[in-house]
Amino acid sequence: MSIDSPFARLAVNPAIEIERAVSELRYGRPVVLTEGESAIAVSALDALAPDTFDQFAAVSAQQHVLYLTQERAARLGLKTNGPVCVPLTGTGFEQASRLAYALDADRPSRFAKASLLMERSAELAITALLLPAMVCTPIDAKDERFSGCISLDASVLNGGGTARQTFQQVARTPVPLKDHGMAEFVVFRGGLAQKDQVAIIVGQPDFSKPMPIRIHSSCITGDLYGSLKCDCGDQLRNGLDLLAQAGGGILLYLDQEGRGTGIGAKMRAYGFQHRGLDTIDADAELGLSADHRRYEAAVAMLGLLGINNVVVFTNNPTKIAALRKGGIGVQSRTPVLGRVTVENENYLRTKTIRAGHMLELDSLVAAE
Ligand SMILES: Nc1nc2c(ncn2[C@@H]2O[C@H](COP(=O)(O)OP(=O)(O)OP(=O)(O)O)[C@@H](O)[C@H]2O)c(=O)[nH]1
Ligand SMILES: [Zn+2]
Repeated sequence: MSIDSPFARLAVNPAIEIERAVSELRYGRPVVLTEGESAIAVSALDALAPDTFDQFAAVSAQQHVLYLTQERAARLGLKTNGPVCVPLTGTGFEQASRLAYALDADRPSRFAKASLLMERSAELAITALLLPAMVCTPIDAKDERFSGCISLDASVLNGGGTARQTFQQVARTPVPLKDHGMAEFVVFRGGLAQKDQVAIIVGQPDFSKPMPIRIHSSCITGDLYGSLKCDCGDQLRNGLDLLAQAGGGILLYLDQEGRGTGIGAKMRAYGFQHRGLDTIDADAELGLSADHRRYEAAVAMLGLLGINNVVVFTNNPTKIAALRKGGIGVQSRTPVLGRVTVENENYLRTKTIRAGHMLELDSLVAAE
């Protein structure tokens, strides 16, 4: 007897399909990506171990390749203006991993332009907080070798756009803060592969006026443990102070550790920074761009709080552009400064020179 379950239709929701694929990748299982007649089976190297890597190689009959982003290809010295794929025939797990992430890896002698499907699979890995080095093999649509693996039409990934903007409020509760009196914590759920995120309302802001806001990306090392490698902890506390001084405002604390790459990637990048690379080059060694953050959550949270005009506390022009793109009016900007230390000076300099943040670093250093 067939049962007409109301849950059956959930399977056609792109967000659920993407979240399932993200989960499969994180657990080291291949995902099949299709587009028209083309299909690839793909695993994220970051989530594989020697045995699962060898299994993929055997099932692919050694016809597998390693997808590398343009950033990684450039660090390897490959002359290309896009992502590449390198044949993996006969290559072991350790060697493939060196090619994907090691600081002093040899330049591969053979490579080709990567396909669009491979590029899409790397987007999926970033959503999964995995490094975008993908083990891929072309397959036939009727190929049984990867049966049992999740299959995703690449067009479903476009459907993720709506999910990234879809949030709901799940709680709104007063919390007394040591330095700022009674605040309100408003929790939002939604997006793609995101933890629940929090807006913190400090003071008694006037909702009829442009709202003072700070958008803060989570930084476990700086916010919680006082790491001297960045200015995040100081900015978090100074940001709350500034909002309180403005008569009240809202801090959006976003699930964007490591500029959207996750704590694992961030700590791997720190390893490279200890060997002399700046933040952007360290991320590029891992195949990452300078910034993977997205701001749909911030726009949606503001919308749900009934806010469409803001005064924003930031030095980061991308945050302002993202708010405006999302239909939020930005009336003005106020800088938020942290302490300049011996340990974070290079981090701040890179932000200013290479990422275009609006910091007058030399005057800050002189003032210390
Ligand atoms: N990948 C990477 N991320 C880092 C590093 N240091 C800090 N971060 C992350 O950078 C982000 C900093 O975010 P924010 O405090 O919002 O700062 P911002 O983008 O500089 O903008 P404003 O502070 O608003 O001017 C957080 O996600 C940190 O986890 C690093 O060395 N590598
Ligand atoms: Zn930080």
